[in-house]
Amino acid sequence: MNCIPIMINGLPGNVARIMATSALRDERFSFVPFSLTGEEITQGEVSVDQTTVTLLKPSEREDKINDILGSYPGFICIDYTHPTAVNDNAKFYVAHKIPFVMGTTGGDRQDLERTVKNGSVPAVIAPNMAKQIVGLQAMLEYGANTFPGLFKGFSLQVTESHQQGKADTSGTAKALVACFNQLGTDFEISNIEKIRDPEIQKENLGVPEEYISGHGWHTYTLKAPDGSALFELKHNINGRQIYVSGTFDAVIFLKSKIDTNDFEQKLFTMIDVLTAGK
Ligand SMILES: NC(=O)C1=CN([C@@H]2O[C@H](COP(=O)(O)OP(=O)(O)OC[C@H]3O[C@@H](n4cnc5c(N)ncnc54)[C@H](OP(=O)(O)O)[C@@H]3O)[C@@H](O)[C@H]2O)C=CC1
Ligand SMILES: O=C(O)C1=N[C@H](C(=O)O)C[C@H](O)C1
Repeated sequence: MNCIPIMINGLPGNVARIMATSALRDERFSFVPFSLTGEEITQGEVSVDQTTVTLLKPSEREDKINDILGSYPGFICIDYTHPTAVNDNAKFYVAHKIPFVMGTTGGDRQDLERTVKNGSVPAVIAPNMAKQIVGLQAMLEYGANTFPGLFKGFSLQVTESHQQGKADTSGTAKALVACFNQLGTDFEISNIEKIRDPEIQKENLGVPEEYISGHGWHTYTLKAPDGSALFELKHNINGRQIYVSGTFDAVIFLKSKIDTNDFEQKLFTMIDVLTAGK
């Protein structure tokens, strides 16, 4: 099999670094040594293992991208950048006909979907690439579509704990709340309780010390109006390695769409990727 060239955007950020380290060790991919970064980043390069990666700020990328496309034809982008970058980055990919996997959360998600649908290249967009969480999401979506209103009258409480630097409310929590609301709860996204205080994370939740700087612990609690029933869904992820395998599956999924010239549908989720691979 020919290696798939991938460009991982968001270095020197945390998730992009794990993706880059894993990609460099994965024979299915060849690594494009450039990464879109933030305007404020002062360094011009970063090292990932032994590989030097040139960082491209938003103000520099337009001048460089055609040369990169010439040197690494057919590459696919993986985006783990910043919620404020989501929409501009997606427009950049579409304008340059670069298929992409958007793991970054936040931004204007409707605008993001519109950008892909109006473009000519496929993209996988998902707030969570951990396949087990995607499976859980698919089960909830099935429940919501099959038994709408099942939890009507129940109250919902949602807490999500992440590393202190996380800029936005969890995109995963927002996606799951949409399912719970279809199941009958009446819950506003603004009521998601964000926990970012390391002391509370350690003392109250029990997040292990070594994962305070990288974790995603979510709890969804449904209570019957008379207090007679309680349901709880919990997914606690330590570290970030779990997101790699799903992200790489999404790249392979896109590559198969490209190879078969199957561009009828352009916008895909991780549920589509999981379903295709089952
Ligand atoms: N879908 C999924 O499964 C998962 C999604 N995520 C999401 O991925 C995103 C990144 O998370 P994480 O790595 O922890 O965040 P970090 O803050 O560690 O990294 C983000 C990086 O992106 C850079 N950046 C800022 N603006 C731009 C831009 N315009 N173009 C390119 N890069 C830019 C940042 O630079 P600077 O520091 O200067 O701002 C930083 O280096 C978040 O939205 C997070 O929610 C995380 C885990 C799993
Ligand atoms: O920022 C993170 O770390 C994560 N972000 C995603 C989200 O917003 O849901 C996925 C996961 O929770 C980790």
